[in-house]
Amino acid sequence: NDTSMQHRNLNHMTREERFSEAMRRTLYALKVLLPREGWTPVGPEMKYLARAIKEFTFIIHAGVFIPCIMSYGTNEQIAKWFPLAADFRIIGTYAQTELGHGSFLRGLETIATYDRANQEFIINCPKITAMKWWPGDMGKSANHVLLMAELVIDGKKYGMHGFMVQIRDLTTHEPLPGVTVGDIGAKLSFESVDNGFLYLQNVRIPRENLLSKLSEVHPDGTYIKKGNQRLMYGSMVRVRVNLIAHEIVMPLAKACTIAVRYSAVRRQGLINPSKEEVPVLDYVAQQHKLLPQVATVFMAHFAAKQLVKMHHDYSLEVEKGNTSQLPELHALSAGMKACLSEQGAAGAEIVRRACGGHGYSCGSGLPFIVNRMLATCTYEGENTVMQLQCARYLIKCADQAKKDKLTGSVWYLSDFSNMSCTAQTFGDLQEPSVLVKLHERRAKCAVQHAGKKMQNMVKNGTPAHDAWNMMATLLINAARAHIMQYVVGTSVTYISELSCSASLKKILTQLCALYALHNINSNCGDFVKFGCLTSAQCDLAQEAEFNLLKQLRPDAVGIVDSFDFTDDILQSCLGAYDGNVYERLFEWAKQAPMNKTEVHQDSYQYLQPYLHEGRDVLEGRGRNSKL
Ligand SMILES: CCCCCCCC/C=C\CCCCCCCCC/C=C/C(=O)SCCNC(=O)CCNC(=O)[C@H](O)C(C)(C)COP(=O)(O)OP(=O)(O)OC[C@H]1O[C@@H](n2cnc3c(N)ncnc32)[C@H](O)[C@@H]1OP(=O)(O)O
Ligand SMILES: Cc1cc2nc3c(=O)[nH]c(=O)nc-3n(C[C@H](O)[C@H](O)[C@H](O)COP(=O)(O)OP(=O)(O)OC[C@H]3O[C@@H](n4cnc5c(N)ncnc54)[C@H](O)[C@@H]3O)c2cc1C
Repeated sequence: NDTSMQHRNLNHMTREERFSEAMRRTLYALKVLLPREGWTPVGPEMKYLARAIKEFTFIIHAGVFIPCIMSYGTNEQIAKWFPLAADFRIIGTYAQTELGHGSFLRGLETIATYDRANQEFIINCPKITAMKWWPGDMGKSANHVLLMAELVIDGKKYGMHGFMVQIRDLTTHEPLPGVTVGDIGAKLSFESVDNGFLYLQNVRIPRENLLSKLSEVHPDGTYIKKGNQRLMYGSMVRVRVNLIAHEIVMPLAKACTIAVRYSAVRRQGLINPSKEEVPVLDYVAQQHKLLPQVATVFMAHFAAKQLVKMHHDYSLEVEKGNTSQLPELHALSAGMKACLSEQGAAGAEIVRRACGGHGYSCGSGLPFIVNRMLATCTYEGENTVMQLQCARYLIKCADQAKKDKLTGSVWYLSDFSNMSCTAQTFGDLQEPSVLVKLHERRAKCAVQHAGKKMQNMVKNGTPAHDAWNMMATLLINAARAHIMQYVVGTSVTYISELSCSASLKKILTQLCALYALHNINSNCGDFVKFGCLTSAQCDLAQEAEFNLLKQLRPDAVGIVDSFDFTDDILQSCLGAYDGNVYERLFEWAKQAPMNKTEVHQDSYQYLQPYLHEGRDVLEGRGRNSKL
């Protein structure tokens, strides 16, 4: 109810207005609301903030920079920088990606050279490709960066390390000497975020600014390694785990809410020629577009909860010095982020397109969501690179499964029981246990297939790295299959253990089966190729999916209402709770800056002469136009 928090009409703002508005709202939320009596950073208020986040800024500060201080800093460094960052007295970002490198971290070119005489690091971007490029909040907001740079001591390189670097004056906010910083310009989305560039030339920082939880440099330049160096990649694992809920599940849920509500209101065409126009949601084709995406919201949510729990348990183990779960967590988080962002971004576009012309209007709220979700396929690990990281782990596990009984998310790779499917009816294929088994078998076969192909190539004299490169598409498919079996398996388990009403459990079970069957029907080539299903059973799988669409149709609006988004959060003329689509669209359009005058003077100056000439022609005066 606080009007300071209510979204302005963002679509009618310039990029700079949106940047300023996001800054205003974010700081108001954090500096006024959160400290306010009764506002707690958990429960309904945090739930609201997480949903209102779409036009917040400082997300990298809060979601990456601060957690990195905790992950990479010593206790003294945490004690120094955490309070400043938590209270927004310093604003930071995570500066890793460069103009020339993002995925291949060993190729990063920014250098931090230790100056023993002064006990300082000298930071340099030796060439234009070394310039930091993309970090969020860096262009105009941040006054510090957590800079990821190659540590060099006496000419020897020690790999990527994290350094705290101040880039702007804390009073004037001007860039410090040696710092060239700015915004990288207009992007496909994230209009309110100042993703920036940062060119550092001979910037000096104290030795104490090397975040030293995992390694340190003594005053005399001695380098000490203190832990598993792969923990240096830990912040990326954490963000991949966290962003699934915030940047994939939440936006897809919003898009589905808008599209399903609109489809229940929009009447277009006839099914029975003797009846009246139908809501487009009555078309099975429309249900086939929308309802599997609604199911994806729930399944991704359940799987993400399991991954967050796994990351939490792993973090407790790391504190005890046990990093044994890191390889599996890295593979799973990389694979989940890649596969669910791929599915989510595609799903948001499917439901946008299902809203016809009004889905192309910014007044629907859908283009904003689609464009924002597209970024999830690139940031925090480009999807192809992440899927190959996941596949690398799966191939290793498949080799190990030949001699050991595996556990965890790859246990099925050492399951050699008979996994043939005996389904005779479409009802059999709606059974959760059958769907789980089918996904496990498909994943196991996909991993083994990719591995076998590479082994054969190597046996025939192809270098292993070339075999890997040539089979990359099969490896990516194996990663997708692994994640799909993980999502289906964890969701079935989660729903079975959920204490809720029978009617709710029935709906969730139907949604889970719909998600699994839609995945089978979208990838039936694999399921037949690997002998998981016969061609006849594939027909049953399609029948099973259509049957679920019919069963879920009556509850479609109720299901998306359960996501509980306010109209202010949705920012959609099509998805507002009252369903007054046309009145809202008209009011929204009238507010467009283009309509602040009846005649648009700027363009009229070009049009006017022709308008007069046209009148002359009509009245027989002026030159004979060929028109
Ligand atoms: C203010 C508002 C208030 C509201 C509150 C807000 C709070 C919000 C909270 C959370 C929200 C979160 C959502 C955030 C919004 C999104 C913002 C977007 C921000 C985007 C940031 C970025 O993009 S940061 C940059 C990301 N960049 C990358 O991910 C780079 C990807 N590349 C790599 O990771 C590496 O280059 C790669 C792994 C590909 C290769 O590395 P390399 O060293 O070459 O290793 P390789 O030889 O392949 O493998 C060696 C070995 O290492 C293992 N390994 C690799 N990576 C990891 C890892 N991460 N962890 C563990 N182990 C790893 C790998 O498996 C190999 O192991 P072996 O097989 O040899 O055993
Ligand atoms: C909205 C947004 C916000 C961002 N925020 C931040 C931030 O806050 N901090 C930060 O440090 N970075 C940030 N980034 C940068 C982001 O992390 C990188 O864009 C990402 O890691 C991809 O790297 P790249 O852009 O260099 O693409 P590249 O790695 O150059 O990839 C280009 C293409 O090559 C392919 N490719 C690359 N390597 C391989 C391989 N080994 N095998 C097969 N194909 C390959 C990729 O699949 C891709 O198709 C952000 C990016 C975006 C879009």
